[in-house]
Amino acid sequence: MSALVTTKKLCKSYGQGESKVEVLHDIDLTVQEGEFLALAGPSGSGKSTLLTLLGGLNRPDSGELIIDGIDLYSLSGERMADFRREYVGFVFQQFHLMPYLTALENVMLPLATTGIPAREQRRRAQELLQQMGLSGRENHLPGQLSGGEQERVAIARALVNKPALILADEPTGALDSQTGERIMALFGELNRQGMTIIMVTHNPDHLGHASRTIHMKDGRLR
Ligand SMILES: Nc1ncnc2c1ncn2[C@@H]1O[C@H](COP(=O)(O)OP(=O)(O)OP(=O)(O)O)[C@@H](O)[C@H]1O
Repeated sequence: MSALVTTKKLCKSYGQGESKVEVLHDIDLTVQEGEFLALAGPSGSGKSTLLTLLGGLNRPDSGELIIDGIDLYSLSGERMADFRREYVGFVFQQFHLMPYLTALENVMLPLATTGIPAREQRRRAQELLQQMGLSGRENHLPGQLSGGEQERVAIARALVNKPALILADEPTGALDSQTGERIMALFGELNRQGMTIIMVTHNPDHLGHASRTIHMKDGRLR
């Protein structure tokens, strides 16, 4: 295994002057290719902030992030957006599906700017929806789907670009426990297929699906 993600002394604060809050302190983290890493820890410990930094959705005050040999924060905003599209799939607690697009159209969205022919985009999205157990739901709008189905559409959308890395922030937080467990089993399966996953979770029951758990407290890894 080789390192896919390496951070060196990542520091992040929000605000300025007296209202400045130091959120992350000197985060040194290495995630190997093929790992399924869970980030656990109390509310406010900096888990989501770290995840946004790892995905290049946010920039640190100082420190480095190397993904697949690329020094991410040395890139311009535009190159970083290209990098995100190519390397990272995000899954959030609130799904963030476009309400007026069908399940199929939502999954195809990340491919819109890739130059891949429309027919191939559609084929890939259909195949993923099928793998997620959503055959027959392609033309449903998000509002016509259950929470678990919406989450699976969001996961299919995150996977459609074949990213090297999946970043998931409380992916089961809005789901009932049975559906959440099914989504976790799905993540486990994706990981066994070789996907590297970093997941923030509050749920101790889900840590067993990960190959490693790191606990955060007060902006530090413990
Ligand atoms: N945009 C922001 N502006 C100011 N402070 C922020 C911002 N985002 C997060 N914070 C603060 O940073 C700290 C860490 O927040 P973060 O969301 O990373 O923690 P978390 O461990 O993911 O928490 P939770 O489990 O509750 O989601 C908190 O004190 C939060 O209030």
